[in-house]
Amino acid sequence: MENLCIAMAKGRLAKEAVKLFRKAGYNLPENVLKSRKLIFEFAEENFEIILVKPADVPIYVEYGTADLGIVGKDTLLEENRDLYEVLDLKYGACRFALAGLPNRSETLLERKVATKYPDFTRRYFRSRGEPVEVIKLNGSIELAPLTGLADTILDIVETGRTLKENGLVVYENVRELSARLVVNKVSMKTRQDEISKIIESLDRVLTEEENND
Ligand SMILES: Nc1ncnc2c1ncn2[C@@H]1O[C@H](COP(=O)(O)OP(=O)(O)OP(=O)(O)O)[C@@H](O)[C@H]1O
Ligand SMILES: O=P(O)(O)OC[C@H]1O[C@H](OP(=O)(O)OP(=O)(O)O)[C@H](O)[C@@H]1O
Repeated sequence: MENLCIAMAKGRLAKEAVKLFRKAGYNLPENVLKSRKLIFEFAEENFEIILVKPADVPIYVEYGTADLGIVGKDTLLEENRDLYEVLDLKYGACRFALAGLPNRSETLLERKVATKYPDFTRRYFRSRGEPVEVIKLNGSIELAPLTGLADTILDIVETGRTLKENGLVVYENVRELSARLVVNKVSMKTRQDEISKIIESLDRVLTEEENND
């Protein structure tokens, strides 16, 4: 049978993902992430891992090119794709927050909100019935209130260090985030046994870790 394909977000979340699979008994070499290769086959386990940009993970999984994916909840909320989210992997913990300069103006008729997550931001403010103009940026979001591009940002906060070092404050915590395991809807039916085996083995590691805390 064809290998099961797992799309892993490159970057910040990848190291923990590899660690998790190793703990779950899958024989991934520790140095997987040191090479420039993008596809890794694990013949014994009958699966392969592809390394993709975080925002592309939900796309590969929705189309079924990848059967499973590992990606941050922030990316899932922004991409809003048709797939199953089956496990909270707990690592990559951070949050979405609204932030800006101290002394937030309450009298603005329409806020300008800069973010890397424009779709989520629009939905968030729409659900609150607040009119905002959303400005999509690709990084260094904290610059927006400092330069006057926007009055508010919706961004990831982990330690709070970036906000602090730029003189910004949290206006509001929006929601908690962490890495998730996602599954293609068709694969969940057609390759249920193999996928359940992976979910169960990862879940076992997570439960063990929780019990050790
Ligand atoms: N402090 C943090 N800042 C940003 N992302 C974090 C942080 N802590 C955990 N994460 C998680 O890591 C993911 C981002 O990983 P990474 O920084 O490698 O990608 P990226 O730089 O956003 O993507 P791209 O390479 O496409 O720009 C986020 O989607 C989030 O789930
Ligand atoms: O609360 P902290 O621990 O400081 O982490 C949060 C910061 O990290 C991320 O930026 P990233 O490093 O991904 O850089 P970017 O500006 O290129 O998105 C995020 O966008 C915040 O700026």
